[in-house]
Amino acid sequence: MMEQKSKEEEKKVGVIETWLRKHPLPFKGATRHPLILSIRDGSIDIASFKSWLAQDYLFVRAFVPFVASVLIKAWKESDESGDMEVILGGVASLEDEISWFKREASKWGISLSEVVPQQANKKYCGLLESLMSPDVEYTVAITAFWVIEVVYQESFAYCIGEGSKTPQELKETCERWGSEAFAKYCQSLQNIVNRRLQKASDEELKKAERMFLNVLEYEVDFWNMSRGNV
Ligand SMILES: Cc1ncc(CO)c(N)n1
Repeated sequence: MMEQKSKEEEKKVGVIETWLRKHPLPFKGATRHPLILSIRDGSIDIASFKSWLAQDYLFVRAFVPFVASVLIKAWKESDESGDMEVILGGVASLEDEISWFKREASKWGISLSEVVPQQANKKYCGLLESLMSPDVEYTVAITAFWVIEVVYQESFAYCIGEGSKTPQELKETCERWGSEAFAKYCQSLQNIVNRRLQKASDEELKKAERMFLNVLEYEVDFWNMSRGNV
């Protein structure tokens, strides 16, 4: 009886959960970055926030075609028609996100047309572009997609969680990615990734795990851009 139960539980543990257990520090590095900690404890300097906002606007513009490319891969390669709706929902919400960035930037007096992408941003957008290639498998691309989203979800949810002292004027930003709705969306992506990885070849699994760690590094570099901006 006991043995049966533990086998049953084992089946439910997805590959992503095993990665998170295997690589806790890289994940923590990306989701508990000093910039995020400084938002949460209220010590953030606003120049850093503004720098992040401006750079992230450029990132999100590059993210749109990347998500569209994942949609194409899902249409061609997915074994489940439901994947498309999840990804399409992601594409659709990016329209609202871009409008939000424009409003938020004008609130902070940032002229988005004058923002110059920094090195880490260019590098990250380069990674997105490389993932748009038809040679990159759906499983690897959707893994990257999930990591990119979940880092923001985990980071910003922490800024509005129990005991946070996030300044009022930053709360709306944190809500964007820290909300229950965004968490649910990330969970839907995670379910897709787990399903794909369960069926993946060893080689594809390795590629996806490397991509997971790769994206975490790019996320840390992205946060780092704004940290030194005092
Ligand atoms: C750098 C970065 N990573 C993830 C997200 C989440 O969409 C974002 N907006 N920017």
